[in-house]
Amino acid sequence: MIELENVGYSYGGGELLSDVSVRLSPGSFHFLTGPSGAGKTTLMKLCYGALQPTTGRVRAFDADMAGLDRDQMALLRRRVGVVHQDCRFLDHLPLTDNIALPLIVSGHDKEQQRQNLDDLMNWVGLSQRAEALPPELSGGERQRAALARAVILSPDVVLADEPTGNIDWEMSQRLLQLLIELNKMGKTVLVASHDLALIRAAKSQVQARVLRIANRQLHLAGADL
Ligand SMILES: Nc1ncnc2c1ncn2[C@@H]1O[C@H](COP(=O)(O)OP(=O)(O)OP(=O)(O)O)[C@@H](O)[C@H]1O
Repeated sequence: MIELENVGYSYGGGELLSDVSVRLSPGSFHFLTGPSGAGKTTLMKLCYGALQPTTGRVRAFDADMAGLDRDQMALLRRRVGVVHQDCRFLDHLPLTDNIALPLIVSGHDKEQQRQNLDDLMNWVGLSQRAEALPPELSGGERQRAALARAVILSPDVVLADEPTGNIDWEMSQRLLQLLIELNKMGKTVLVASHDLALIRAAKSQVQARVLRIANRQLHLAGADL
């Protein structure tokens, strides 16, 4: 589904990723871990075409991303839902409008928008918060809203960057359950996380592979995690 082949990524500060190869096959669940600054966000950006590799190639849905034109890239982006580390809401718009933005931008009609939105708000447990402004939300509510926005176009792949970064254990568990549910629906899921306790909790519930970035390279973590 998404495949990195011998990918390297360098910027002015030097080489961040070197010879990274990984395949996120359809329906798989992966965690991505590693120290702060190791390149987890960068690797995710390479997966959805926000960054281009310096060497190697990234394939998504059987196409080499380097060969995609703007329209093809826009289509690809719809198939990959991203939960950004900082959530990125428009603070002056109610939550429901923030979550609906991808639907509006992609031209879904009003009735379809309303139905999808109601279902999704219910699924993430935010129906009562539809009219709240983003700054009024708790950390856990923000993360669930960001997840709802990421999946509103029914993507095949969900990439979540530290989705439980600033929330307590109970709320992290709730978010994890949503990610597991998405995976059980057949979606490919990649979650970047520092939280080893969360990863261990997940591994008892879902078949997940744990990838670790260390010294610019990607390693498959063993059972000792
Ligand atoms: N194009 C770029 N220009 C400048 N710096 C970059 C660029 N790409 C990555 N970096 C730097 O590389 C490092 C890795 O960033 P990245 O956000 O991918 O790490 P991370 O593992 O997600 O970190 P964290 O766990 O703290 O979120 C950071 O220090 C970042 O500033």
